[in-house]
Amino acid sequence: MARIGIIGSAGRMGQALQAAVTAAGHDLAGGIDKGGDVQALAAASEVLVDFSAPAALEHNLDAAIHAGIPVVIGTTGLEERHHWLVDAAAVSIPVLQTGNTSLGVTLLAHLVREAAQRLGEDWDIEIVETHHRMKVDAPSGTALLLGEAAARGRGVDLHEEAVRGRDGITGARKAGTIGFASLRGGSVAGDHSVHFLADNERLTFSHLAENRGIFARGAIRAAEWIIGRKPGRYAMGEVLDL
Ligand SMILES: NC(=O)C1=CN([C@@H]2O[C@H](COP(=O)(O)OP(=O)(O)OC[C@H]3O[C@@H](n4cnc5c(N)ncnc54)[C@H](OP(=O)(O)O)[C@@H]3O)[C@@H](O)[C@H]2O)C=CC1
Ligand SMILES: O=C(O)C1=N[C@H](C(=O)O)C[C@H](O)C1
Repeated sequence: MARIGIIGSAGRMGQALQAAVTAAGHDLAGGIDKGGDVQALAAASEVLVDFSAPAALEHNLDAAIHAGIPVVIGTTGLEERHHWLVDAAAVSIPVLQTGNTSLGVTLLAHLVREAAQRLGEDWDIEIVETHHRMKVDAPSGTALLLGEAAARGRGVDLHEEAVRGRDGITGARKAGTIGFASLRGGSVAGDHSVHFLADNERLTFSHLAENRGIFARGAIRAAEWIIGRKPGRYAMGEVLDL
């Protein structure tokens, strides 16, 4: 049994997490939202799970470092500077950051990396994601994670190859790029498709999330796994032994 503190506890994911913590037989150390005392929450917790907002990341990491406890970060919309903060925190404490905590997407990322490695550059890669109307960031953290997997498979840098949306006279598709498209509407929990498109054939990998329970259960698994680890930056693949 672990004492789990939730950052963003009243949000959509925070509520799903509270249910998952109880269902898994863990103790809810507490939960905070904007304006809450993250230092006090960290002091009462064995592990923090953060599904809040990028603006909260630095304080949350500082609180975890101060308390000497691990943290699982599921917040998306992170920029390069946030990833530097995660890297810096991981020198002192165990940190797991991921755009998607579900088993299905974690496996999908492995399959996409493998496919990108085996299929040559004459297979264009396009990633399409659909989310509920309240989502504030695009492309989704998962789409970027899948793009990163594809880029790694190809041995290229995603920052150099990503095309994040198209509009107007864009010109023909540039070879080797990885495209992203985002749809927003309704109550969709999170759909992702990675399309590999060649001349006369197409291969598509898709993951459809039917509710937030899958993310919450994955985050609890990550929280259980990270307690007692040495400082470092970890990913979901390690939790699921993939
Ligand atoms: N990695 C994964 O598997 C998944 C990641 N996510 C990501 O998790 C995040 C949250 O998603 P969702 O629950 O739908 O969003 P919500 O907007 O429903 O919830 C966000 C919560 O975070 C709180 N919050 C905002 N700023 C702070 C702060 N500075 N300190 C503490 N709490 C804060 C909000 O409080 P208040 O209302 O008071 O502002 C709110 O309760 C998003 O980035 C989303 O993309 C979502 C699902 C799965
Ligand atoms: O905001 C969401 O809802 C989700 N966010 C994550 C993302 O950005 O990929 C994970 C999931 O798709 C739901």
